[in-house]
Amino acid sequence: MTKTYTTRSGRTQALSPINVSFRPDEFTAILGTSGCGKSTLLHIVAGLEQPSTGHIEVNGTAVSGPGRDRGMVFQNYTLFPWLTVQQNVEFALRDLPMSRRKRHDQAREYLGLVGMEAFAAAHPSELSGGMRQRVAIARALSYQPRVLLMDEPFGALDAQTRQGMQMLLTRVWEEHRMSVLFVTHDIEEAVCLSDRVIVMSRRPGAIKADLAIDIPRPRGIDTLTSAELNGYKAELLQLIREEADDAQTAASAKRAG
Ligand SMILES: Nc1ncnc2c1ncn2[C@@H]1O[C@H](COP(=O)(O)OP(=O)(O)OP(=O)(O)O)[C@@H](O)[C@H]1O
Repeated sequence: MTKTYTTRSGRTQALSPINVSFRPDEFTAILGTSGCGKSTLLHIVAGLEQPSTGHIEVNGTAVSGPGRDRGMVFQNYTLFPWLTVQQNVEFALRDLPMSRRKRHDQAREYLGLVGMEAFAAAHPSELSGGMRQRVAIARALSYQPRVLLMDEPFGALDAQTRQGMQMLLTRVWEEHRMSVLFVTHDIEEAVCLSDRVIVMSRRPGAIKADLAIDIPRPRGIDTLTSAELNGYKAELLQLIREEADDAQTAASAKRAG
Protein backbone atom coordinates (compact mmCIF):
# COMPACT_ATOMS: atom_id res chain seq x y z
CA MET A 1 0.00 0.00 0.00
CA THR A 2 0.96 3.68 -0.21
CA LYS A 3 -0.38 6.78 1.52
CA THR A 4 -0.49 10.37 0.33
CA TYR A 5 -2.30 13.00 2.39
CA THR A 6 -4.00 15.76 0.46
CA THR A 7 -4.74 18.91 2.40
CA ARG A 8 -5.40 22.55 1.52
CA SER A 9 -1.67 23.23 1.85
CA GLY A 10 -0.73 20.49 -0.64
CA ARG A 11 0.09 16.82 -0.93
CA THR A 12 2.35 14.88 1.42
CA GLN A 13 3.47 11.42 0.48
CA ALA A 14 3.72 9.72 3.86
CA LEU A 15 4.33 6.12 2.79
CA SER A 16 6.20 4.68 -0.21
CA PRO A 17 4.97 1.27 -1.31
CA ILE A 18 4.97 -1.00 1.72
CA ASN A 19 4.34 -4.73 1.58
CA VAL A 20 4.63 -6.48 4.91
CA SER A 21 2.91 -9.17 6.94
CA PHE A 22 2.87 -9.98 10.64
CA ARG A 23 2.34 -13.35 12.28
CA PRO A 24 -0.55 -13.83 14.73
CA ASP A 25 1.68 -14.19 17.79
CA GLU A 26 4.46 -11.81 16.86
CA PHE A 27 5.54 -8.66 18.73
CA THR A 28 6.90 -6.14 16.23
CA ALA A 29 8.36 -2.73 17.04
CA ILE A 30 8.43 0.00 14.41
CA LEU A 31 11.28 2.49 14.61
CA GLY A 32 12.10 5.45 12.39
CA THR A 33 12.94 9.14 12.39
CA SER A 34 10.23 11.67 13.16
CA GLY A 35 7.69 12.10 10.36
CA CYS A 36 8.63 8.89 8.48
CA GLY A 37 5.06 7.60 8.61
CA LYS A 38 5.01 5.25 11.62
CA SER A 39 1.71 6.57 13.00
CA THR A 40 0.27 6.64 9.49
CA LEU A 41 1.05 2.94 9.10
CA LEU A 42 -0.59 2.15 12.44
CA HIS A 43 -3.65 4.31 11.70
CA ILE A 44 -4.15 2.52 8.39
CA VAL A 45 -4.01 -0.88 10.09
CA ALA A 46 -6.45 0.46 12.71
CA GLY A 47 -8.81 1.55 9.94
CA LEU A 48 -8.65 5.21 11.06
CA GLU A 49 -7.04 6.18 7.72
CA GLN A 50 -7.45 4.64 4.28
CA PRO A 51 -4.41 3.75 2.14
CA SER A 52 -4.17 5.75 -1.12
CA THR A 53 -3.35 2.58 -3.07
CA GLY A 54 -3.31 -1.03 -1.99
CA HIS A 55 -5.04 -2.60 0.97
CA ILE A 56 -4.68 -4.22 4.39
CA GLU A 57 -6.01 -7.58 5.52
CA VAL A 58 -6.43 -8.96 9.02
CA ASN A 59 -6.78 -12.73 9.05
CA GLY A 60 -7.75 -12.69 5.37
CA THR A 61 -10.43 -9.99 5.66
CA ALA A 62 -9.89 -6.58 4.09
CA VAL A 63 -9.89 -3.69 6.57
CA SER A 64 -12.43 -0.97 5.75
CA GLY A 65 -12.65 0.79 9.13
CA PRO A 66 -12.01 0.28 12.84
CA GLY A 67 -13.06 -3.09 14.26
CA ARG A 68 -12.88 -5.20 17.39
CA ASP A 69 -10.28 -7.47 15.86
CA ARG A 70 -7.85 -4.58 16.44
CA GLY A 71 -7.23 -2.75 19.73
CA MET A 72 -5.36 0.54 19.95
CA VAL A 73 -3.40 2.27 22.72
CA PHE A 74 -2.23 5.85 22.07
CA GLN A 75 0.44 7.95 23.80
CA ASN A 76 -2.13 10.37 25.19
CA TYR A 77 -4.39 8.72 27.67
CA THR A 78 -7.72 8.32 26.01
CA LEU A 79 -9.88 7.34 28.98
CA PHE A 80 -13.25 9.02 29.47
CA PRO A 81 -12.72 11.34 32.48
CA TRP A 82 -16.35 11.16 33.61
CA LEU A 83 -16.36 7.34 33.84
CA THR A 84 -14.71 5.23 36.54
CA VAL A 85 -11.88 2.86 35.68
CA GLN A 86 -14.31 -0.08 35.69
CA GLN A 87 -16.82 1.81 33.50
CA ASN A 88 -14.08 2.80 31.05
CA VAL A 89 -13.24 -0.85 30.41
CA GLU A 90 -16.90 -1.92 30.37
CA PHE A 91 -17.58 0.79 27.77
CA ALA A 92 -15.29 -1.04 25.34
CA LEU A 93 -17.43 -4.17 25.77
CA ARG A 94 -20.79 -2.36 25.42
CA ASP A 95 -21.80 -3.80 22.03
CA LEU A 96 -20.73 -7.36 22.68
CA PRO A 97 -23.40 -9.99 23.22
CA MET A 98 -22.87 -10.65 26.93
CA SER A 99 -24.83 -10.20 30.15
CA ARG A 100 -24.13 -7.21 32.43
CA ARG A 101 -22.61 -9.58 34.95
CA LYS A 102 -20.26 -11.09 32.35
CA ARG A 103 -19.28 -7.60 31.12
CA HIS A 104 -18.51 -6.55 34.67
CA ASP A 105 -16.47 -9.68 35.36
CA GLN A 106 -14.54 -9.52 32.09
CA ALA A 107 -13.64 -5.86 32.70
CA ARG A 108 -12.54 -6.74 36.24
CA GLU A 109 -10.46 -9.67 34.98
CA TYR A 110 -8.47 -7.45 32.60
CA LEU A 111 -8.02 -4.77 35.25
CA GLY A 112 -6.59 -7.53 37.42
CA LEU A 113 -4.19 -8.50 34.64
CA VAL A 114 -2.60 -5.04 34.74
CA GLY A 115 -2.79 -4.73 38.54
CA MET A 116 -5.54 -2.08 38.57
CA GLU A 117 -8.36 -4.04 40.21
CA ALA A 118 -8.11 -2.03 43.42
CA PHE A 119 -8.73 1.22 41.49
CA ALA A 120 -11.89 0.06 39.68
CA ALA A 121 -14.03 2.74 41.35
CA ALA A 122 -11.53 5.58 40.81
CA HIS A 123 -11.82 8.21 38.09
CA PRO A 124 -8.91 8.77 35.64
CA SER A 125 -8.05 12.14 37.24
CA GLU A 126 -7.17 10.29 40.46
CA LEU A 127 -4.56 8.13 38.67
CA SER A 128 -0.93 8.65 37.67
CA GLY A 129 0.07 8.54 33.98
CA GLY A 130 1.36 4.97 34.28
CA MET A 131 -1.85 3.83 35.97
CA ARG A 132 -3.97 5.44 33.24
CA GLN A 133 -1.95 3.64 30.58
CA ARG A 134 -2.44 0.36 32.44
CA VAL A 135 -6.20 0.94 32.28
CA ALA A 136 -5.94 1.82 28.57
CA ILE A 137 -4.08 -1.46 27.98
CA ALA A 138 -6.70 -3.40 29.98
CA ARG A 139 -9.42 -1.73 27.93
CA ALA A 140 -7.75 -2.57 24.60
CA LEU A 141 -7.17 -6.19 25.66
CA SER A 142 -10.62 -6.70 27.24
CA TYR A 143 -12.37 -7.48 23.96
CA GLN A 144 -9.58 -9.90 23.02
CA PRO A 145 -8.43 -8.37 19.72
CA ARG A 146 -6.24 -10.35 17.33
CA VAL A 147 -4.03 -7.32 16.82
CA LEU A 148 -2.89 -4.75 19.37
CA LEU A 149 -1.69 -1.44 17.92
CA MET A 150 0.37 0.73 20.26
CA ASP A 151 1.49 4.23 19.22
CA GLU A 152 4.29 5.33 21.58
CA PRO A 153 2.17 4.19 24.53
CA PHE A 154 4.88 4.89 27.12
CA GLY A 155 6.27 8.04 25.49
CA ALA A 156 4.82 10.40 28.09
CA LEU A 157 5.99 8.42 31.13
CA ASP A 158 9.09 8.99 33.27
CA ALA A 159 11.95 6.51 32.81
CA GLN A 160 11.22 4.39 35.87
CA THR A 161 7.47 4.11 35.23
CA ARG A 162 8.24 3.36 31.61
CA GLN A 163 10.48 0.46 32.57
CA GLY A 164 7.76 -0.91 34.86
CA MET A 165 5.25 -0.68 32.00
CA GLN A 166 7.62 -2.48 29.62
CA MET A 167 7.94 -5.35 32.10
CA LEU A 168 4.17 -5.44 32.59
CA LEU A 169 3.50 -5.51 28.85
CA THR A 170 6.11 -8.25 28.36
CA ARG A 171 4.48 -10.38 31.07
CA VAL A 172 0.94 -9.84 29.76
CA TRP A 173 1.98 -10.51 26.16
CA GLU A 174 3.97 -13.62 27.03
CA GLU A 175 0.81 -15.02 28.73
CA HIS A 176 -1.76 -13.88 26.11
CA ARG A 177 0.09 -13.78 22.82
CA MET A 178 -1.31 -11.79 19.93
CA SER A 179 0.04 -9.74 17.07
CA VAL A 180 1.39 -6.44 18.44
CA LEU A 181 2.60 -3.48 16.37
CA PHE A 182 4.42 -1.12 18.71
CA VAL A 183 5.62 2.29 17.50
CA THR A 184 8.44 3.80 19.53
CA HIS A 185 11.39 6.19 19.29
CA ASP A 186 13.25 4.25 21.96
CA ILE A 187 15.65 1.66 20.51
CA GLU A 188 16.16 -0.12 23.84
CA GLU A 189 12.40 -0.40 24.35
CA ALA A 190 12.00 -1.80 20.82
CA VAL A 191 14.63 -4.52 21.36
CA CYS A 192 13.58 -5.37 24.90
CA LEU A 193 9.92 -5.98 23.96
CA SER A 194 10.03 -7.39 20.45
CA ASP A 195 10.54 -10.48 18.33
CA ARG A 196 11.10 -8.29 15.33
CA VAL A 197 12.06 -4.65 14.74
CA ILE A 198 11.18 -2.84 11.54
CA VAL A 199 13.19 0.29 10.76
CA MET A 200 11.51 2.73 8.42
CA SER A 201 13.39 5.04 6.09
CA ARG A 202 12.67 8.75 6.22
CA ARG A 203 9.54 10.13 4.55
CA PRO A 204 8.00 8.86 2.38
CA GLY A 205 8.47 5.91 4.69
CA ALA A 206 9.46 2.50 3.39
CA ILE A 207 10.86 -0.52 5.15
CA LYS A 208 14.60 -0.03 5.45
CA ALA A 209 15.41 -3.01 7.68
CA ASP A 210 13.54 -5.93 9.18
CA LEU A 211 15.47 -7.48 12.04
CA ALA A 212 14.63 -10.60 14.07
CA ILE A 213 15.34 -10.15 17.80
CA ASP A 214 16.52 -13.51 19.01
CA ILE A 215 16.63 -12.89 22.78
CA PRO A 216 15.15 -15.80 24.78
CA ARG A 217 11.82 -15.53 26.61
CA PRO A 218 10.55 -15.10 29.21
CA ARG A 219 12.29 -11.74 29.35
CA GLY A 220 12.66 -9.71 32.49
CA ILE A 221 14.68 -6.91 34.02
CA ASP A 222 17.93 -8.82 33.28
CA THR A 223 17.19 -8.55 29.56
CA LEU A 224 17.88 -4.81 29.84
CA THR A 225 21.53 -5.43 30.73
CA SER A 226 22.17 -8.43 28.47
CA ALA A 227 25.00 -8.45 25.92
CA GLU A 228 22.54 -9.50 23.20
CA LEU A 229 20.39 -6.42 23.82
CA ASN A 230 23.43 -4.17 23.47
CA GLY A 231 24.43 -5.83 20.19
CA TYR A 232 20.99 -5.22 18.67
CA LYS A 233 20.93 -1.66 20.03
CA ALA A 234 24.22 -0.83 18.29
CA GLU A 235 23.00 -2.26 14.99
CA LEU A 236 19.70 -0.35 15.14
CA LEU A 237 21.37 2.88 16.22
CA GLN A 238 23.55 2.70 13.13
CA LEU A 239 20.50 2.19 10.86
CA ILE A 240 18.63 5.12 12.42
CA ARG A 241 21.72 7.35 12.21
CA GLU A 242 22.05 6.64 8.49
CA GLU A 243 18.49 7.87 7.99
CA ALA A 244 19.04 11.02 10.07
CA ASP A 245 22.32 11.72 8.20
CA ASP A 246 20.61 11.23 4.83
CA ALA A 247 17.87 13.64 5.90
CA GLN A 248 20.48 16.26 6.87
CA THR A 249 22.36 15.84 3.58
CA ALA A 250 19.12 16.18 1.61
CA ALA A 251 18.15 19.31 3.57
CA SER A 252 21.60 20.90 2.99
CA ALA A 253 21.46 20.09 -0.74
CA LYS A 254 17.99 21.68 -0.94
CA ARG A 255 19.23 24.83 0.85
CA ALA A 256 22.31 24.99 -1.40
CA GLY A 257 20.52 24.66 -4.62
N1 LIG B 1 -3.85 13.81 8.86
C1 LIG B 1 -2.80 14.25 8.16
N2 LIG B 1 -2.94 15.16 7.17
C2 LIG B 1 -1.89 15.57 6.45
N3 LIG B 1 -0.61 15.15 6.63
C3 LIG B 1 -0.41 14.26 7.61
C4 LIG B 1 -1.47 13.76 8.42
N4 LIG B 1 -0.97 12.86 9.32
C5 LIG B 1 0.36 12.82 9.07
N5 LIG B 1 0.70 13.64 8.05
C6 LIG B 1 2.04 13.82 7.48
O1 LIG B 1 2.53 12.54 7.08
C7 LIG B 1 3.90 12.40 7.42
C8 LIG B 1 4.06 11.18 8.34
O2 LIG B 1 3.45 11.48 9.59
P1 LIG B 1 3.36 10.41 10.77
O3 LIG B 1 2.65 11.05 11.90
O4 LIG B 1 2.81 9.13 10.25
O5 LIG B 1 4.92 10.19 11.12
P2 LIG B 1 5.60 9.53 12.41
O6 LIG B 1 6.73 8.71 11.89
O7 LIG B 1 4.58 8.83 13.23
O8 LIG B 1 6.16 10.82 13.15
P3 LIG B 1 6.55 11.04 14.71
O9 LIG B 1 7.62 10.04 15.00
O10 LIG B 1 7.06 12.45 14.74
O11 LIG B 1 5.30 10.83 15.51
C9 LIG B 1 4.32 13.72 8.07
O12 LIG B 1 4.94 14.51 7.07
C10 LIG B 1 3.02 14.34 8.51
O13 LIG B 1 3.08 15.75 8.47
